[in-house]
Amino acid sequence: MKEKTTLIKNAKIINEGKVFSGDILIEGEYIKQIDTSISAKSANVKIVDAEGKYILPGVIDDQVHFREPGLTEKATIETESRAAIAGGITSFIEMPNTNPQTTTIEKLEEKFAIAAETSSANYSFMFGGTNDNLEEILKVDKTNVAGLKLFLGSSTGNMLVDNPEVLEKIFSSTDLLISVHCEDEATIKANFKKYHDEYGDDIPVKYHPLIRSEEACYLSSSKAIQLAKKTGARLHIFHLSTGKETKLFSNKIPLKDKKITAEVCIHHLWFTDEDYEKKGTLIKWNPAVKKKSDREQLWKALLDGRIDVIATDHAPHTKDEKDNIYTNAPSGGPLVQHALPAMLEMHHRGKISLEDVVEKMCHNPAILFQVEKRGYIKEGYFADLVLVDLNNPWTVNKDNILYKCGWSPFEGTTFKSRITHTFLNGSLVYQNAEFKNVKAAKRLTFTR
Ligand SMILES: NC(=O)N[C@@H](CC(=O)O)C(=O)O
Repeated sequence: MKEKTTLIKNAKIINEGKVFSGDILIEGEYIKQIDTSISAKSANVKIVDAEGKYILPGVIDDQVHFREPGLTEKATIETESRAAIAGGITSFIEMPNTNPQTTTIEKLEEKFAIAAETSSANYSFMFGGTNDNLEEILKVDKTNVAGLKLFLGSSTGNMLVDNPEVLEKIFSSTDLLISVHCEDEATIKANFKKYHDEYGDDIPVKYHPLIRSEEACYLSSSKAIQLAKKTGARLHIFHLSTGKETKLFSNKIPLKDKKITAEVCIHHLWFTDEDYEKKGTLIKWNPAVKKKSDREQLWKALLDGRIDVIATDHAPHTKDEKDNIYTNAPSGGPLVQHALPAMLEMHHRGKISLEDVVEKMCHNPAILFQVEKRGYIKEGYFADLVLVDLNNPWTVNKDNILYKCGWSPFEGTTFKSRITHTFLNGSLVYQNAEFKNVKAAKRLTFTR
């Protein structure tokens, strides 16, 4: 059978630090040709006119919680991967704090099976480390998973790794890329007690960043870095939230050679502690959204290369769960549908260039995780492509939110940019707010 062929005409292509006009020919699952002008060689070629639009590689989100198995009242791989596609995220790496936790090969394979059946976006997973599954960790093949996730601070799912000997053993013996959630547990506990003694369970949410404090983040990130340096482990620190932590990272080494890398998330680049008053527990995240000065330093570190990637930490909870007093409201919120529009909004506000959005959300996750043939608009690469209209404003509201939980911290926000088309492995899977009925998603592969 002849391969399906699509020709995208007149797009402004954002790739590898450049924006240029051109056409892209897709044959089967791959990008066949990129040129200033390509003409269709047969009547069977489907033409997509991208005049006036920008095209970028599909976003690779290195940290999402899609809640399956076991927490499906919050979200499923099926619902959230569709929201991701509508948000221009074509590949995701999902976290192990599900129920059961992804801490054995058997549980990991169960997740791969669910994703193979139901995911609309390309997928991989993090294996979960605990205080007592080192043997299982050592059985994991690094070409099969994105990496190993360790919670060095407690959060949703009770996966805290707090045994220092075990931690050192894991760091010194696994060849998996280790991704860590860094917040020092003892510091958090002491801070919590102080506020709890004063307010009981109903602590004002604005104290969240003082409980989950700068010091808690810095202490834990510093310790993880020390351990990585001592053991030679490959360490990736998730969701930096403080200016102080940014000083721990270097921009002197090319990303592909770095042993220690860092991520920042959408919420830490968008919100500040001034937003707690209006948004309350809806913006309660671990680590907490902190001060304006932290946000500014995170932006600076992102743009000067100390922070390597932007991700979402998409972590949905039901609205009922979130509508609770501080102590009972879980941390986390949904983001995959709005992450790229939010960063494009930051572009409109002069915070970041389009080239840098693409570098931090598409190229760098691909380099960092050694994702095979994705993250770039390149001949021979998978055709994961996103078309955006930079001047087509829309407002986030209940009618257009696709998350299973049905709410967003961005509700009421108007974004100037709209994702009009998403191509996944060569298939047009989303166009003008409609999903096409194609099963195109694939398991991510890695060149390790
Ligand atoms: N980020 C969050 O606030 N919550 C995450 C867990 C985590 O990554 O801490 C969740 O799974 O709910």
